[in-house]
Amino acid sequence: MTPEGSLLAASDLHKTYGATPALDGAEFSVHPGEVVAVLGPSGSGKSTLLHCLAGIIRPDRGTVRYADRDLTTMSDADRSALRRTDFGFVFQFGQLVPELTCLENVALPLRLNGARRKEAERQAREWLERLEVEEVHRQRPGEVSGGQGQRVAVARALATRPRVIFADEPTGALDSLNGERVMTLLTDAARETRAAVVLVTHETRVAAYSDREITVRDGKVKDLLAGLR
Ligand SMILES: Nc1ncnc2c1ncn2[C@@H]1O[C@H](COP(=O)(O)OP(=O)(O)OP(=O)(O)O)[C@@H](O)[C@H]1O
Repeated sequence: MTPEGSLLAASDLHKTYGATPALDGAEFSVHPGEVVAVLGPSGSGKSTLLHCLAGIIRPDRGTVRYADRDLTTMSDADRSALRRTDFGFVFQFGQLVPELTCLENVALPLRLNGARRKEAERQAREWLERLEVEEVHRQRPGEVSGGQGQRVAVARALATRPRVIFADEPTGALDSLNGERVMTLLTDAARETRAAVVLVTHETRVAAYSDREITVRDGKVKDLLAGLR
């Protein structure tokens, strides 16, 4: 059953890679505007959980419900379309398109969703301003610092106003000052737009920006507050 009022919820997720079990009955849910940190030791299944929740991989068993749809039974094409319109992604290394300027990188998802170039670039510029990196709009990702590049990546993830943002170690490649600034900008923008955030991290300092923490261990999820609700 989907927990009351949740936007994205997974139940009894199982995923095995060959003989390696990655998820073993994992449960998860997040509400609109809520930031959930996913903690746990290396290899415990955090990224696999995130990829199942985002419809990037299909679990062997279990369900992932987003709004009123079941991601596990949707076609690959429908899941790709949903990722483009409703989900945003931030990874450890920004994964910006190196040939495009920073402005074009942020405008890209808007263009893919049908916006005209001028309008996409106007909105992209606003997001760059908001993430405090307006000055790099003409530069290519290879010409900016790690912290600037990651802010551009966050701007790109937020530009389509996604309902869920998936962030996998978004500050992993940054020094602590830049990491904290990126987390503040990301979580403030998400709360303001009522986007849910699924934040995979191994740093408690980063998890401190969340509303709730869960821990993945051996492919199972432990919700630290479950007993208190
Ligand atoms: N594509 C894959 N092929 C084979 N095994 C995989 C694959 N992806 C993950 N695994 C295995 O599944 C288990 C869970 O991996 P996962 O990446 O989800 O863990 P994690 O908690 O995100 O780890 P880390 O913190 O190191 O990134 C590990 O044993 C890993 O080796």
